[in-house]
Amino acid sequence: MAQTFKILVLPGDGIGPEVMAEAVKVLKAFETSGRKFELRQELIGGCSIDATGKTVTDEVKQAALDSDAVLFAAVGGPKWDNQRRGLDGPEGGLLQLRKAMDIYANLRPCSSTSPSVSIAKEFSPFRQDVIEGVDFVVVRENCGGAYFGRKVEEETYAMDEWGYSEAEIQRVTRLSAEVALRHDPPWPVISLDKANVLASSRLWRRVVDKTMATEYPQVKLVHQLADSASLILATNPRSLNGVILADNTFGDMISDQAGSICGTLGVLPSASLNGLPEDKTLKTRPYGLYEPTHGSAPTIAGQNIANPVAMILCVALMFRYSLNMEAEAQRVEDAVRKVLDSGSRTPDLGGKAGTIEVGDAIISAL
Ligand SMILES: NC(=O)C1=CN([C@@H]2O[C@H](COP(=O)(O)OP(=O)(O)OC[C@H]3O[C@@H](n4cnc5c(N)ncnc54)[C@H](O)[C@@H]3O)[C@@H](O)[C@H]2O)C=CC1
Ligand SMILES: CC(C)CC(=O)C(=O)O
Ligand SMILES: [Mg+2]
Repeated sequence: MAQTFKILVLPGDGIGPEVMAEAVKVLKAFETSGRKFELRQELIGGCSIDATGKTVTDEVKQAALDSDAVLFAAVGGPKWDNQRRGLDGPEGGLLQLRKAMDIYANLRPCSSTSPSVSIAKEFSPFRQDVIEGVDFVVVRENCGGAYFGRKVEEETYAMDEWGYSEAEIQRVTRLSAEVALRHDPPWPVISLDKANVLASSRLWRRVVDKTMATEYPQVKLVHQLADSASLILATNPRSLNGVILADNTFGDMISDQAGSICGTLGVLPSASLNGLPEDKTLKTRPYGLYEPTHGSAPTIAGQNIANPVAMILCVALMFRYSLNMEAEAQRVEDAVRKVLDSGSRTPDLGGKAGTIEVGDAIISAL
């Protein structure tokens, strides 16, 4: 009997459906007589608010928990901007889903050995000698901090609670150390915070220190204030090579900034996980939701010009972290590299190719 993987597909809003269509085509190219993908497509974000009144329904959350992996594109857009109310707005649908799946670590790789960053050689606004050899992965805490804290939203005052518990910091620290240990020699962990001003950052620093010293003494730990980390990323990004561990807010910001190394956000994928495949302490198999670093890019939606590469590379990450298909993950990455090198690129990379054309080229190059 064929092995069947259940994949929940959430295209969302804006360019989401366009880039997701290409990712699904790539995924289907990996079906064989021995392997099938059972796809279930559902609504999330603005389109779900329009259809159901809710940004994500309980049924969709349950479908995510019942799937082997989730492919998510992007949510939000000007149509729903006046409905942005914490967890009930379009972006809140994604936050609710992250919480429901407890996918507390968001891995956002930016490596000059990956196809996305290798294209930077031609397209990056940075000088070659600055970006040569850049190799880091942001491990962003994904289920806590300011995005999930209590909110006060009044006419003339607003507040977001930015809190972390010891346990929340410990688990993402451990996962970042495990990512560091996947490399030989182990990568350093560079932890970002604002311990000079934020109480939550002071707890963050204490817990990271203790967890690393007691459980991962073999991994080098560096603390870096988050604001100067932004400067370093723009001046000497190689010195951040390693695992960049950051809370939800700082991790969101530094990983978008990583897009500047490639000159576009359209090529950076990410994996949101509640554990690595080798983690033996999990009670269930690890949950994985695979989402580009970018958003719904409403100004370019519906024109067949969005770059599908980030979403397609999410399929590779899904193969790697959720489906135990490392060889196939590499085939996707190699095909993306070949296509980008061949010059078939969307306008964000200075090219003239359309979304569909790039997707088709990647399938031909598999
Ligand atoms: N995970 C998610 O669903 C996210 C959703 N958003 C939402 O997306 C909407 C737009 O937010 P922005 O701040 O403009 O961020 P964005 O990431 O959508 O766009 C930033 C810039 O990158 C470009 N871009 C992004 N993805 C691209 C792609 N695949 N190909 C070519 N160019 C691409 C856009 O055209 C824009 O110039 C907002 O409603 C925001 O809340 C933003 C970030 C994450
Ligand atoms: C909930 C998302 C819109 C936040 C974000 O920008 C991201 O996760 O990249
Ligand atoms: Mg973001």
